[in-house]
Amino acid sequence: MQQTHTAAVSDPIFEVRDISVSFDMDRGESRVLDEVDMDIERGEILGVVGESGSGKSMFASALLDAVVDPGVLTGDIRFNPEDGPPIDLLDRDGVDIKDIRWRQISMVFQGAMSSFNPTMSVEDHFRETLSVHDYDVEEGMERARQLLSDLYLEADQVLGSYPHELSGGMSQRALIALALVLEPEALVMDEPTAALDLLMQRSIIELIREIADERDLTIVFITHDLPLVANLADRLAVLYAFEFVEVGPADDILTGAKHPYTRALLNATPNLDTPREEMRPIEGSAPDPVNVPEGCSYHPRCPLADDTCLREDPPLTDDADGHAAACHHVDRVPEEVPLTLQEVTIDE
Ligand SMILES: Nc1ncnc2c1ncn2[C@@H]1O[C@H](COP(=O)(O)OP(=O)(O)OP(=O)(O)O)[C@@H](O)[C@H]1O
Repeated sequence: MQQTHTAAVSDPIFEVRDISVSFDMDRGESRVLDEVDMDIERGEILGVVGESGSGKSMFASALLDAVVDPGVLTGDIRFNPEDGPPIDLLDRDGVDIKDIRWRQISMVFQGAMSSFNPTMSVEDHFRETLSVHDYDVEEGMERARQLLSDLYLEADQVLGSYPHELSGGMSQRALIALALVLEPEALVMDEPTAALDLLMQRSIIELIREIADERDLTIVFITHDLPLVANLADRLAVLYAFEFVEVGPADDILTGAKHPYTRALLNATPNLDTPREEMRPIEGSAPDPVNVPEGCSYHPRCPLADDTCLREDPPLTDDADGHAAACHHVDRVPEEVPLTLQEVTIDE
């Protein structure tokens, strides 16, 4: 199990403990999230980053107990609402997760088009969501208009449209408004801007920041695009091979990453304003979930790997500032894996 790192979290809205997701494959058990712990602070934006196939979507789905069949999710996730008692999200006998989704924890996926029903107007989506959850529909529609205009959309025009009549950026913003119309406390966003051009991505990121600040919303923002999330997140959590290998305040990670993998990710990014197209790939390949290397799973790609790394899985060890890294050689990393990033721009 990973070590719990709580120094940066004083009021956790999520307490994730020992969660795993596995698929039973012909080739063997495929464990695509491996005994993961994570505390998420109320009101923070947590950026979860990692390469394709590292388990990011599995972590997002786990937070809503929405891992698709035949994946098996185990462990504990405690959700602490602002008012009311804690909820054990994975207690399938005691908790109706459908009641919690949308109302308390909402989600936005990549590609709004597949989330909207093409035969319904945008307004119908809002009305249906409100009425299915027993909300006052007219009051909710007022909130919908406000949310749409906060997202710089012309509310009446968007509500009167069918999804295919909206551009990609408009429909993605409409989906964010829909995810927020029941006033959830937490929003899980899985690559919410991936299909959009860079300019639209940036503008949506700024809107997400504004909305989060205004509404005291907790956001878990999942992406493979480190530059995109760098200026948005309060904390970053880096996934490698189905485990978190580094977690900490975003500024600390961007300027002083402790894990060789995070440093490789940063070095693949010439500067944090560089479009994704210009990012260089990291050498080596991501592990196959059926054959994750023994010891530290990053050792086949790591310049510091030695016998200990081949044998022992390093714990995620916290410092006093809540910056944790899972590496046997944290002390040697700054010198031996230098950061080549030209310029780190951190918005205040
Ligand atoms: N239905 C499934 N059956 C078996 N394995 C699966 C299934 N769905 C996903 N996986 C595997 O789970 C692992 C983690 O997938 P996940 O979608 O969480 O990765 P990700 O980091 O979100 O990647 P991406 O950025 O490409 O979406 C991958 O190795 C993937 O092949």
